Amino acid sequence: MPGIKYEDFLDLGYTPAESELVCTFHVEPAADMDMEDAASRVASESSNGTWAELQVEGSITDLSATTFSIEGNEVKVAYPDALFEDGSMPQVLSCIAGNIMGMKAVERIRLLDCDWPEPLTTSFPGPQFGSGVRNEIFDAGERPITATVPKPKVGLSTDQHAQIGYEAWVGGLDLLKDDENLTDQEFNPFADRLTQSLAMRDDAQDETGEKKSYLVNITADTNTMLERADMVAEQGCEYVMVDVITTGWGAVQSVRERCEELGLAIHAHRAMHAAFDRIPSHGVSMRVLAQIARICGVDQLHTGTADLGKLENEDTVGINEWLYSDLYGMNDVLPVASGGLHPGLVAELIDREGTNICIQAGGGVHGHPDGTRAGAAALRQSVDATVADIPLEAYAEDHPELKVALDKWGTETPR
Ligand SMILES: O=C(O)[C@H](O)COP(=O)(O)O
Ligand SMILES: [Mg+2]
Repeated sequence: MPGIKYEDFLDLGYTPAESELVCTFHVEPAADMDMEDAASRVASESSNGTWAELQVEGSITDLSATTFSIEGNEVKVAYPDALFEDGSMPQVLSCIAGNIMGMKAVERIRLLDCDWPEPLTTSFPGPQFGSGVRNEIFDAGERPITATVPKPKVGLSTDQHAQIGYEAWVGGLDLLKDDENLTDQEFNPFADRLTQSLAMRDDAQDETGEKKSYLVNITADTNTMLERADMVAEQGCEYVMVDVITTGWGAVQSVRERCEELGLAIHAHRAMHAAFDRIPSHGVSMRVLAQIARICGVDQLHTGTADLGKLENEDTVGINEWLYSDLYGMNDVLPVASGGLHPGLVAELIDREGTNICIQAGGGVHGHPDGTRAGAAALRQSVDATVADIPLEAYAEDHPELKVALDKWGTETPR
């Protein structure tokens, strides 16, 4: 009997069913291959085909993906729901971003976008709080929430780190954030940092009358992360932070499950995303990584600074819009703008991204000439001014911390 071959995965007259996952790829075929061949191999290798014509008894085509559109280098592939294990992001990615990324049939391939169908999407929990953190955890009203990461990113002792947190909270910021590579090193052990920072947090809350919280980085192997999440909840913190790309999505899913029991929100740092998304013609777009993060259930996610900060960013505004969009009733995600921000950039940032965000600055707070407390005050003042529709320069006239920050950094993008 005839076997299943890669050409069977191409049908340009096909209309995907509503239950199918539709993926859009940028495909550059190998030099010796035409586009239709390459595009059908993408559908084949990412579902249930391989390079050889298979001589297998019975039909397995009900699990096959179909390339149904080719426009220039843009290829659309539909995947049947039965191909996927419900609630397993690693399995989904082993299909749609697996072997095909290294297949010799393509010179370059990038997963650009996904159209997530209801059955697969709702087999995941999604965020527990999403952008609701702004008013469920804090009382931020219409303003963005604010955060700072102590710098240097590693090397501060526990005492120094907690003291910087205190200065930042009292200066006016909502959140202290660990840096992505600070976890449980000898110079600043996790358990001590958690306890001391929360003690400082309590003092800062008493002094300011405002709610404060701490994004403590629990990143590690999965079991250790779960133990750390338990400690965080026991000690009365509201959040855990996870480096979601370096830990992997299976681990994120386990943390999400535990955080449901513990009532903790998840702050997702995206360190290493650029290994997937920086080369525009290859890899997995940040847009898709953000979709995965929402579906797996993080509450806050770094999505860039709409080109205002120090890091290369891909379509922050479009990604944020997707994170807020309707998705079968699933909660949204609060976008975090971070990487090279300072008070002088806040008005333009809010103009580009809106107020339903978290604004995070490290160097732009601790590099303030008068220190962390003044830097925190300046960042908060820049937010308050912008939300009240007052130009930063005008607000700075009677807010000296903001004035000093504007004199130092102006409205320049750093490098
Ligand atoms: O983890 C982050 O988001 C960065 O460390 C931000 O640091 P920066 O504000 O100093 O660029
Ligand atoms: Mg960092």
